[in-house]
Amino acid sequence: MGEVDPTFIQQLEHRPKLEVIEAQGIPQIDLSPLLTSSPADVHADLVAQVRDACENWGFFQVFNHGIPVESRGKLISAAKRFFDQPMEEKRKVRRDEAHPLGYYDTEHTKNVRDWKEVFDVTVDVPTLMWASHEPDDEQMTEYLNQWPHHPPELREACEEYVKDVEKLSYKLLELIALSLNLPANRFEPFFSKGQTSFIRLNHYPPCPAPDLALGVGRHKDAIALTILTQDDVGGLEVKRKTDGEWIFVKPIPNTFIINVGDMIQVWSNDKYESVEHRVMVNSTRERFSIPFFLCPSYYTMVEPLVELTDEQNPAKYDSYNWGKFFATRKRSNFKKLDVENIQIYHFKKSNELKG
Ligand SMILES: O=C(O)CCC(=O)C(=O)O
Ligand SMILES: [Fe+2]
Repeated sequence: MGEVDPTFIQQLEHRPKLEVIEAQGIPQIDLSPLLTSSPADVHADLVAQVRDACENWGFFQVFNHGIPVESRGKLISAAKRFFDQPMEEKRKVRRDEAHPLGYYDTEHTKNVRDWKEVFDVTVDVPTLMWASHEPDDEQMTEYLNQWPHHPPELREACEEYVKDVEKLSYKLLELIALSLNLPANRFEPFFSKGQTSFIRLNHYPPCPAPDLALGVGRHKDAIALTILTQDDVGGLEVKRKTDGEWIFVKPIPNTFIINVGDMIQVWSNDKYESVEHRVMVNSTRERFSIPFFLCPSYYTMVEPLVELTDEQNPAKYDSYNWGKFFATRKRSNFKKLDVENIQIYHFKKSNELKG
């Protein structure tokens, strides 16, 4: 494979740099106090570390998180066996409008194709969602997972991993609530009656033109919180808030990478920002990563929390419905609309600077 299809080629200003800047600064947080007590009882120091990381980076890494290393290892091996199969096998569980979960290899980020293939798995089965993006259409649909015959262990590996990571995600959400001076359980009602969280198995094959293409183009995660595990290859870059420089996130064994998503940005009324990131590819080694996207129930109205707004700091966003937002995103994936995807800044109040 020498030539790269033009649909993968990034515009000049978005191409990866050749020199890599390593992220000395992305905070590393020790979660061991959580192993013995709940977030509400933990030391203020842990909450302060989370606050600093959310304010300054929007990203942090956690260790001593309590998730057995085997659970991730098993899932990455199963993912490798799945993606190693011929395309005709993978296409049997291909995602389409009727089955929005499963295998997919033509995702576009900002209208440029990503050098990756993915397999999406929903957490709650079935997951309740709006059937359409139309604001007045109240029809519902149920998302179910599509499991391949091969490898047979993929389903169990996913289910086991999800159970562990889901627990971790709620603990982190409690810490984030405390760091905003809110009660630990402040976000719970958005998730307790039918979350729409999902995991994605990402496979980035070696790319003959890593200077022109990206595994995932620059983007922010639209969800509440992302808990990411990656193998030892590396490729994730985070846009540093202080100077806009792309910073390489060096893989550290047995840690998770956490990032604040767009919904936390809105709930916190911009106190915490969802930060842009992207994925570089390379010409020799394939890479695997697995994000867990924590998402609330489909009917959740997302808006700045009243406790975090007042006359001096009025709400910066109009409220939006999470399920309709999600359905609009899905629609633009399937229809490959040649316009920008729906974004939270479309809901910025008109007296706020957009963008
Ligand atoms: O592969 C990675 O490191 C990150 C992937 C990512 O940002 C995403 O899937 O949203
Ligand atoms: Fe992402």
